[in-house]
Parts: sequence; C-alpha cells; structure tokens
Amino acid sequence: MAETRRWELAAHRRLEKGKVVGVVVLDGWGEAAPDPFNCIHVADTPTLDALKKGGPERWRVIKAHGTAAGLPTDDDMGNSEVGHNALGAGQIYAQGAKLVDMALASGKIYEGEGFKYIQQSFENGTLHLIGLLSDGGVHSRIDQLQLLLKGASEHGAKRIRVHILTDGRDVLDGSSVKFVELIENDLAKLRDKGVDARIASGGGRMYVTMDRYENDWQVVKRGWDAQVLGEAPHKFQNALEAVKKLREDPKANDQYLPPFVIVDERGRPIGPIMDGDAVVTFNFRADRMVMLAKALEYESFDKFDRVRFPKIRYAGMLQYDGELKLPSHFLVAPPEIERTSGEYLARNGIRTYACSETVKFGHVTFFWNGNRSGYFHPNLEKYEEIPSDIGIPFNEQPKMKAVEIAKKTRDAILSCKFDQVRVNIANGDMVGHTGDIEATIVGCKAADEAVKIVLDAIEQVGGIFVVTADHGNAEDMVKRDKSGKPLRDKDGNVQPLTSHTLNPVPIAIGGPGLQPGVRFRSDLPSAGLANVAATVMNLHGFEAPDHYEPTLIEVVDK
Ligand SMILES: O=C(O)[C@@H](CO)OP(=O)(O)O
Ligand SMILES: [Mn+2]
Ligand SMILES: [Mn+2]
Repeated sequence: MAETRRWELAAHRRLEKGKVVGVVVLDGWGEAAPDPFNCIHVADTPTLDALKKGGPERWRVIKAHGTAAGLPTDDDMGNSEVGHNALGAGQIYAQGAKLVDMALASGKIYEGEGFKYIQQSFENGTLHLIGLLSDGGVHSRIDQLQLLLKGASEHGAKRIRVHILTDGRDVLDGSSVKFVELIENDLAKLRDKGVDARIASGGGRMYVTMDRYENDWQVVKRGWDAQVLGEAPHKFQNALEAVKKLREDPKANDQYLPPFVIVDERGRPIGPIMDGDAVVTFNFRADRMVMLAKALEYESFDKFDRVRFPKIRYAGMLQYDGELKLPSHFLVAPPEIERTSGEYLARNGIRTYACSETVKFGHVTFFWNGNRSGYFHPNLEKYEEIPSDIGIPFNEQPKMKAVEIAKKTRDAILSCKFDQVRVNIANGDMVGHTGDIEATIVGCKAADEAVKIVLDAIEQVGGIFVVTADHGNAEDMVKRDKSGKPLRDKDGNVQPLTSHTLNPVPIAIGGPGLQPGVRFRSDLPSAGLANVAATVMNLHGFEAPDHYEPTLIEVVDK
C-alpha cells in the first residue's frame, strides 16, 4: 500500500516541534551484568552510569539481535548493518542472511538472472567464489558457501576456485583452521565427482580485501593481487598448511593473516582469475564488499593498479549498493528498505547533521538510510566524515576519533543549523573486536567522554538526547561455557571474545527540551532497535507512521 501512504507526518498530540534532538549510537555497547570481562562496567563511564540511574522511565534496554533485527534466528548476534537499518528504518526487514537462506532452500537462487548470467562461463571458464570463511553470520555463512558449491557444481560448474578470507572477528581467533578443513572436505567430495574444485588463495579479512568506506585501498589491492593475479608473498601447496603455518608467527591472528596463494608442484598459482571466468563474492553484507565489487566491475578504475582487468562475468551474492547498482548482477535481491525515518524527516523539513569517523561513517548514513547513499535533501542535510587512523590496529589507538567526532557534533548543535544531529561513536566495537581488554577499557572511557561533550551541547541549546547502541561487543570480552564461566586454556589464559554479542543495548532519553511527562512505556518489554525511529520522530514533534514499530515513549500528566 506504499503508494497511498503520505509523506507528511501528523503533528504529535502532546510533544512540541522545534527541539534539537541529538541521537548518539554507541557502536558495540551492550548491557550485561558487572563482570571483570565487561569492559564497559570496568571502564570509568560516569556519563552512561548517570543515564542508567534514570531507569525505568528514561533508561531501559532494547533487543539488538536475532529476529528483532531481521536475522534468521535468535542465535544470530546483532551487527552494524542490521542494527543501523532497524534504527533508521523503524521497521524490521528480513535481512540478507535470511534472504539468501530462503533462496538456497527453495532453489530459486539457481533460477535467477544472476546465476543464469554466471552460468554462461561454466562451460569454458572457472567459477571463483570469494568471501569470508566463517559461521559468524554477519557478512557471510559457511553453510551458504557449502550449499552454493554443491548447487553450482550440480548446475554445471566444472572448475571451481575458492578464495577465502579468514575471520577471527565474528568468530573465535584460530577457528580459521576448522573452517578450512570443512571446506577442503567438501571440495574433496566434489573432486571425487569429477569437479576440479580447490582453494586458490586466502588472507585475513582485515588485511586482505574486506576494507570499507574506502578507508585503505591497499587492503583491496592485496586481495586483488592474490585472487586475480595469483601473486602473494606467501605460497603454499594447500590452504590448510597455509593457515596453520602463517598462524605460527606469534603475532599472527585470523583477522590479519597475510595474503597467500596456492601453487602447483611447479610453483604456478592454481587459480588466478582469467578472461572468461565467472566470479561470485559470496558475502551477503555490503559494506566490506563494495570496494572489491568496484574493482571487479568498473572498466575505469584508478584506486590502485589492477595490472590486468580480466573480462569476467561477475555477480554478488546480493546487490551491495542499490544506488550505484553495484554489482549489476547478483544472485539474491537485497531487502528493499523503504520509508526510512531519514527520508520522512527530510520531507517534513527536519535539518539533519550526521557524523562519524571513516570506519563507521556509512553506518549513520548509508545503513541508517536503508542502504542508500547520498542525501535525501541536500539543502537540509550535512554528513561529515572524520578520517579514521589507517594502518594501525585499533587497540594501539583505542581512543580513536571519539572526541573529534563529539566536538564536530557539538559545533553542529551550537550552530543552530540542525534539528537532528546523529553520531556513531566507534570505540566499544572497533577496539572490542581486537580482543584486547585493557585497550577496550580505554576505548569505552573515551566513548563516554565523547557522549558527555554531545550531551553538554544539547544542554546548552535546550535540546533532547537519545543515547543508544547498535549491538553488544565491549560488554563481554571473553568466551564462556554454558554456565557463563570464562573458558581458560591449559595455561590458564582466557580466550578473548572478539565478536559481537547477543546482549540487549541500553537506550536513554533526556535533556532540558524533554517535556516533564515523557517516559518510556512499560508495555513493550520486548521492544528492539526498530522501535527507536518512531521514538525519535515523536521527539521531533511528529506522530510516527502507522507501519512503524511502536514508539518507546508515552506522555503522562505531571
Ligand atoms: O567490522 C565488521 O565488519 C563487523 C563485524 O564483522 O562489525 P560491525 O557490524 O560493527 O560493523
Ligand atoms: Mn556496530
Ligand atoms: Mn563490529
């Protein structure tokens, strides 16, 4: 019924228009019981602690994982893509992971335009599958790769090369070995059936291929050299040996494994990408595949020297950017996220400022706006990116750009040019992913300081704030047994948890502009991230559209 819906939002019955609303998203900041491995608890976070005292009327938790975020099951941890989609869209959409599951289960994936397109290369060319080898379910899932390998061979692929990216970020460090074993086993079965199927290259996701938001093209180049040109500093005869050997370096970890290629007995790479081949990037999530998709698809390209630009048939698991139509061929149609709060508010005259540092910039813009790049209304919106540090692990600079983001945001608030300011503060997540507990504590403190700067500015202009998060990470930094006890190895060391979590996230409202009778409703105990958009619309003085998840707030007489 989308056509009959109006864009004009009705005035809220009780809440005034005209207040500046500051929306702060703490990335990777879940709520969990006090514990030595809860870095948010251990860190000095006076600002967030004070907000928590406002519960239950002005502080509560909301769900940020699983089906509440459009993921296949409630065992799926939250992530930035689905989290910011839900926060911005106010509605829950079946997300990429689930859409791919459905297309594989029904077999529809093999009937679609994307598969038919790549299939044309099967007779004379090789099918290359490039992506994250993991069961984390954030960017890709190994069981989907397994099904695709089987399905592609049953649909005519005779020669298959898999280019793996090891994870250690959404899954435990070191799990790369078992995932390689699993895939090698499947490939051996395919070889028994006469399909020439091998792993051809690899590398750690954060060092090879999976950069995002054009932070560092060298990451993509390293992958290109291995996957397309068949060149890498490390050469091995099989992938299991490669991963095991490269992990022997005491500083090595799955996220940052150097690039390697698999070579034959004579030292020649077994799977460079050649003219006439087909390529599928099997990640469903967009942000860390867009750069590679550009390199594979764009005729003219100047981000690095590709040396050779093979004429291939390329399809993404999904289309990664609907605006750019990139890639132009894809196996599964992405969710069509429509009528986001950003678009509604722009069409109702709300002036918006959004800011983060590079590594999270697309989160508060592209993901927030339903995977859409650019402005809805250039005269009303300003999106500002603070360059992230490049080339150093975030545990070495755990404060990241938190204060810089907050100061830019403060300036935007004090300029009185905007009705909404929206920021993402990255520390809890980016430092949390390193598994470095000390550094994550420093990062959480920096994030808290940044929130204070934003809240102080909101205070000065008589505005309203909403402080929340997109999913958990820093609040639990250790792998636990079923009873919740930290797991230790034989030397007594705990295993750091680098991934996101299943925990809910906090949300707090406040500020001098918040009318005294506004409080969180008590009738929505299982509310989630998608309930935030209606809440924010209310705080701007509008009723939310009927098809949005309900608002978290009510107004009572005081
Ligand atoms: O770094 C990333 O790509 C993911 C984890 O895989 O984190 P986030 O969803 O917070 O961006
Ligand atoms: Mn995140
Ligand atoms: Mn993360």
